[in-house]
Amino acid sequence: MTIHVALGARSYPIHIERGLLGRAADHLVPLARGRTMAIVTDENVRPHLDTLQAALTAAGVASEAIVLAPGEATKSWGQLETLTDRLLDLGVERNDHVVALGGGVIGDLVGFACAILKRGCNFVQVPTTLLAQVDSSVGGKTAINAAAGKNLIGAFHQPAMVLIDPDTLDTLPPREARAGYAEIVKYGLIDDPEFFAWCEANGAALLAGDADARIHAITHSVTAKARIVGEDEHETRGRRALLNLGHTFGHALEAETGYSSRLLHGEAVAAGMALAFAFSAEQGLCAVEDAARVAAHLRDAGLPGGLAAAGVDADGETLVAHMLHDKKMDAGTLPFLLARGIGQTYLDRSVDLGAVAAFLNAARG
Ligand SMILES: NC(=O)c1ccc[n+]([C@@H]2O[C@H](COP(=O)([O-])OP(=O)(O)OC[C@H]3O[C@@H](n4cnc5c(N)ncnc54)[C@H](O)[C@@H]3O)[C@@H](O)[C@H]2O)c1
Ligand SMILES: O=C(O)C(=O)C[C@@H](O)[C@H](O)[C@H](O)COP(=O)(O)O
Ligand SMILES: [Zn+2]
Repeated sequence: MTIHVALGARSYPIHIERGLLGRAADHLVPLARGRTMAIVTDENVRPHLDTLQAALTAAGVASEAIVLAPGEATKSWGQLETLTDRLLDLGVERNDHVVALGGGVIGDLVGFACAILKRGCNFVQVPTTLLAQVDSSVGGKTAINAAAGKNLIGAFHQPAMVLIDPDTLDTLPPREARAGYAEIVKYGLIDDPEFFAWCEANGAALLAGDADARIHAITHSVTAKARIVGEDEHETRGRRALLNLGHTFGHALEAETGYSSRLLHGEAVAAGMALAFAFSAEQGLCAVEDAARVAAHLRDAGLPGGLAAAGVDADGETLVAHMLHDKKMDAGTLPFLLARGIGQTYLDRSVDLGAVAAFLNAARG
């Protein structure tokens, strides 16, 4: 199955197919143009690197692997410098295609490196986590983290192609799969209540590795993301911001836990979405029952359904201070993703940050 991201000259295909990694050369040989391909990955992805390199070798394409340390800390200035130096050593040219093989950390870092290397070279996303297959490999948001906050240094730089092999998820640790699942649930909560109901009915099977459920969730998520990105590539029209549901809270939680493995991005987003719904309910915008249903489903999926479950014990004022670095800040105000119900997320420009801090203090329990 192939889904297209329609962005004029920057349009690209997303190929989704079981076993695709072993057949990736079918798509990559034309992009290699007889040159050595650089593949950037992390240590945990080595088995899939072997599969990809064997496929390229069999097709007569030479490749060089750059293997980085796993984890959120890799989205840093230091690793960006290491990576760009290695790519320059390899002689990567603007018309070459660098392959990002891994999760969202590799995709975001490699994408940003390619956005700035020689003022921009091509890259291909080959996502190997559930989160990257349903979200981060599509849409061209690339970034590293700064001391002040999450993804604050980055660029919009679209990949030339996305190759999704759901079978690579067979080696993914269950906790990482659950974290990716949070971004799947997000699409239902934004504007698709039927898909949220599908998640309630099929989430457990998906997380248990059911192949049909996986393909359905990946295809549905990527189709939704491709549509939204096609409508609002640079997040200037109020559409793409919807993909940020749960992220203003979530990024504050990640900052508070130091971008450590204590709280994964998807876990922070899960807690953030539960908080966005709970705050919406507290403000009388959405039914209390809807907020409870969201939190219950996240908890059933093994994700944090609130502040305490996320293991964060900061006061509301501290968390709001992190939020002031949010990239949605506009003339000193912070537009918030709130909800009128499940599948009815909207951007609210009138949220009082004092009320958010008070809500968070109460949510500490
Ligand atoms: N650009 C975007 O639109 C976007 C969207 C969502 C999230 N993100 C970013 O993505 C990052 C999170 O991505 P993630 O959840 O993929 O984390 P990740 O890249 O850290 O991967 C999670 C873990 O799984 C390991 N791994 C990857 N593939 C594996 C496999 N097939 N088998 C076994 N282990 C494997 C990795 O080594 C890592 O330890 C965050 O930095 C977040 O900000 C970006
Ligand atoms: O693609 C988008 O747009 C998103 O917001 C997807 C998010 O899941 C992702 O975490 C993104 O990196 C957050 O964007 P940011 O602009 O808040 O850093
Ligand atoms: Zn996210």
